[in-house]
Amino acid sequence: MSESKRPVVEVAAGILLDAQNRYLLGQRPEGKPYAGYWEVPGGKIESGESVFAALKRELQEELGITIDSSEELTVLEHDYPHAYVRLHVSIVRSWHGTPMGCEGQQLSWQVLSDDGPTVTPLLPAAWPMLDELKAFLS
Ligand SMILES: Nc1nc2c([nH]c(=O)n2[C@H]2C[C@H](O)[C@@H](COP(=O)(O)OP(=O)(O)OP(=O)(O)O)O2)c(=O)[nH]1
Repeated sequence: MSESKRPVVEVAAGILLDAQNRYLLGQRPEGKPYAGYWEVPGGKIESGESVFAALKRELQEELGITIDSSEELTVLEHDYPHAYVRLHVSIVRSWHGTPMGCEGQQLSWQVLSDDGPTVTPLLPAAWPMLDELKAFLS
């Protein structure tokens, strides 16, 4: 299949921000592409699902929290060997429950810094999200 005809995998990712503007990263569990890499929580949008509905479902499944609202931050595309992904990135500032690694994944709250997160490696497409977040908060 030529590059231009690769199917696009639509993904909803949510940057949880706490009262100190720290953001949450999760580590991808075994069995997924890029297992062990850190990412912004989220996952694939199902057919017919809105970005918000997908984000709400994924954050419930992965973190055990319920979100009521989100703000769109940006849309980014990334061409991986395993898939061409389009990431719909939202900011989430309020939720019910305490985020937990419901799929056995580690979580880490991070202070936004020019040096990047203290946990590594980060998924390649998560870097531009953090740049957008910096610009959004500055
Ligand atoms: N959640 C998330 N996904 C990201 C980020 N950056 C990035 O390139 N991706 C890519 C990796 C994957 O190809 C895709 C997300 O798919 P996923 O495998 O996590 O989705 P899912 O939980 O629905 O997976 P599954 O049910 O098929 O196992 O987006 C990120 O920061 N967060």
